[in-house]
Amino acid sequence: MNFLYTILNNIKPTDIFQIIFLTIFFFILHFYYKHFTRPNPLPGPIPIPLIGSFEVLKTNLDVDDYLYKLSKIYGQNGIFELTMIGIRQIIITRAEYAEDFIYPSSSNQDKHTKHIMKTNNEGLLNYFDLENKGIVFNVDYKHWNLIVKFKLINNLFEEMMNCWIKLKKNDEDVTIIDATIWINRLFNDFTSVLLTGKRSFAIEAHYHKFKGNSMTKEMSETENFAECIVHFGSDCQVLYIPKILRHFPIIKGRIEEMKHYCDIAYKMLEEKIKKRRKEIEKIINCSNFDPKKLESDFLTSMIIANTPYETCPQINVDPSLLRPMTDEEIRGVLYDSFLATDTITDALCFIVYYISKHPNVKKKLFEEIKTVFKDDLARQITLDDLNKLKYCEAIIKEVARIRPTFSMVSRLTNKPDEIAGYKWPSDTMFIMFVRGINNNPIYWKDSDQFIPERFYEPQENQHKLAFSMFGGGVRICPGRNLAMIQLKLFLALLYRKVDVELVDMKAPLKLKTSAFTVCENLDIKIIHNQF
Ligand code: HEM
Repeated sequence: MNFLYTILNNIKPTDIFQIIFLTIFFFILHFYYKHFTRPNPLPGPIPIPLIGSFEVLKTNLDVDDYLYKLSKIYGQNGIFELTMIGIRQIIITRAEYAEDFIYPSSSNQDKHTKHIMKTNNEGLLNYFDLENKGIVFNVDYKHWNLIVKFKLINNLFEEMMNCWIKLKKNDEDVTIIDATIWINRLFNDFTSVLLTGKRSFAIEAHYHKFKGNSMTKEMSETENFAECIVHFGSDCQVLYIPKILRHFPIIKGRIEEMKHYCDIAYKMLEEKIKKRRKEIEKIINCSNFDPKKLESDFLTSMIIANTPYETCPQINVDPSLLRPMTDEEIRGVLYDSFLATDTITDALCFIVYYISKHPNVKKKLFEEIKTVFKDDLARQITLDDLNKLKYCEAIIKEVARIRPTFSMVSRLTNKPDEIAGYKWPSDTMFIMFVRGINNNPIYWKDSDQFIPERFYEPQENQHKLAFSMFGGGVRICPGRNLAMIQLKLFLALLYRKVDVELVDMKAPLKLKTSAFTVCENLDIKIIHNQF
């Protein structure tokens, strides 16, 4: 202690700069020593200490475009590396290599837990209270498992089939709209019914805001909530910024703004959960309690799960997971599901854009719609109709191939493994770069051409990850069936009623990639009474 005291006493103010300089010097030296002695050096840009690459700090950076550019320079062999936000990431652009970490190996006895987590928690996940609450950002295997076992999508799918007829149709004559906002509000409303059994009235709220009408408190809250979700989706790479950078002026503002939006959205969801708990308690405490009186929506199912009132108890579940979910966990799942409205919106904007740019494709789509709905273009759409819309499905897949909304599917190795022919330690971050694989001429003829018909052809010899819209393995998107139905349903509803044109045919898509690629704005012209 005395020794330390003497040193500290002898330090002059001018020495402080030298100490700081030396600390930084040794930090940088250590960083590059580790970099140049890393296992399996791969091609890729030389990283900058702490952040990896200045590019990722740019607010207007499209990470997807950046990766696509890098994959052309460094990814010829299907694998390269990039240090992003301080973490070395191995970027995979070959389906065969992605398979090594996306799918569990059949011979591996730990096959269910192999590389199951998507990221570590070295960023700000706990600051945003996301590390073990919902599904998407969950970094805790047991929590993630508890929530996923909930058969999220099966329930949502069932409920959606009863609810989609409630979709509101726009009956104005000719309208110019920003598709990103209106589609988002439509699916916010829709998702709200699926999840809570009650509409959010997001379409109505936005309509009043758009017209400058006075809004009720509920409307303002709904619109505010939808905006919070959109903001989160468009800037969620903030979650992965290393903790140490949190107080840097350019970054701090972004983090605080994001936290503010999150807090508003969390508060609204928590209020809904508390209200529903009270409603359920009232029904249960009723002298002639009948379980059928409990709503069958997803929120109620989550609240009564693993309680004596659960109607479909889980089977084959680790007993330690058989406990009721907390409000925060339920809020996490609701939040994830509302976030998915952004993905649906972006995917639909890309689809509408590509259809508008390819009149021959639009013509074929109209023909298919006419064949399926014959002369009754106003009747309710059935699941059978959706199954017949094969060309519509091919368009959706071709757009997802050429311009995926989810380009980066990550996995963090939880033990040493051999991937792409290299031996890797645990805690290595792998990214399946979906756009690179989907557009790779090795797998797709005329890979840069928009040809929906290619999805008619049998793809028996095609690698299963040569096209991946929804990821793969155990963490594959649980909303994929619902998403496909929602996309087809929307396209059928839209194109059987109206024609759609881009306001500016020459303008490229306005994109921004955070964790997924967001369409920032898409002005379209709705032309009514086409048929
Ligand atoms: C066009 C629409 C959609 C696309 C393109 C999409 C795509 C994806 C992708 C690529 C992943 C990552 C999978 C992986 O890591 O292997 C994912 C995860 C996820 N998706 Fe979707 N998704 C869509 C719609 C939905 C919907 C409608 C829901 C639910 C309501 C949903 C809920 C989720 C959840 C909860 C996860 C996280 C799963 C986990 O981490 O375990 N998604 N999605």
